[in-house]
Amino acid sequence: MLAFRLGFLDIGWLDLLDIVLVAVLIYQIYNLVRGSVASRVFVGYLLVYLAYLLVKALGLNLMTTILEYFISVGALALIIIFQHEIRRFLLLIGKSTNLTNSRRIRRWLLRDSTGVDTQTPLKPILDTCKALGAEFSGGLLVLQKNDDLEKFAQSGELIDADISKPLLLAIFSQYSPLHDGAVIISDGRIRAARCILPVSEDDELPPSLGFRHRAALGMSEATDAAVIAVSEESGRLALALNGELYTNLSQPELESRLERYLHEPVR
Ligand SMILES: Nc1ncnc2c1ncn2[C@@H]1O[C@H](COP(=O)(O)OP(=O)(O)OP(=O)(O)O)[C@@H](O)[C@H]1O
Repeated sequence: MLAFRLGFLDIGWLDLLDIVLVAVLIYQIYNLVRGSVASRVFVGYLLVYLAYLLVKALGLNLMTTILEYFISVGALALIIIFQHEIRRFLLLIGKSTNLTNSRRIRRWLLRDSTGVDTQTPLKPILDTCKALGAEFSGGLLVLQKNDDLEKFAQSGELIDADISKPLLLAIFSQYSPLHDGAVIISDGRIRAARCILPVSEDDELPPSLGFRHRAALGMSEATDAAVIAVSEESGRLALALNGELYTNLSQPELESRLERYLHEPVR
């Protein structure tokens, strides 16, 4: 069906839909690679593709063949160059469409009538962060939301204990053999300590933030867990949610962000 005519071009509704979808796709890819070295490669590849379309339209056969060859080899190269971005993109899709996650259903069943998850007591966790920050002890705490964290818990020492401030402080004490790595909290219990988290590759992270913060961000990119990092260097609190790192948080800010995030209705 014809939508309108642009000079010699007949443009149908399906063409318009096609253009909108391609624009959305390019915008999403741009968002994903923005700020990274890959963004320059992406723009370069796009320019070569535009040049290819131009020489093809002009009927320059030799140039078209060369650029065609370049683009087909380039597609393979792009997969290699963009492997982290592709992984992030697929994780994002996987995270938002994980309908088979049985924990999501369990969570839904455990919710009270107000829709609030009553499982994880935040007070001892927040008190622990405050105490750790005050004494410049590092801390990394992963609070499960819906995604299964068992794989990450298995990378450390399994504990399965009630959440309490003394126990969390004992774990993160510099004399404790469990203080390195992250504590994972799930189903209202301390599930494991000394856990290894995936590290974010984000180039935009300030260089002052080291691996503790990268691990917090990486975990929030890979899962929907809320991750608190307490800096050993500055005593400051940071929170990673859905691939975003919020730094220099005050205690009330941390509390309200956590409350809002963990207790928001399951979609
Ligand atoms: N992948 C990881 N998984 C879990 N914990 C990690 C990981 N990487 C680093 N850590 C923790 O972070 C600590 C090192 O922190 P580092 O000093 O590099 O980070 P930072 O972000 O600068 O934090 P700080 O402000 O506390 O110094 C390690 O001792 C370890 O406990």
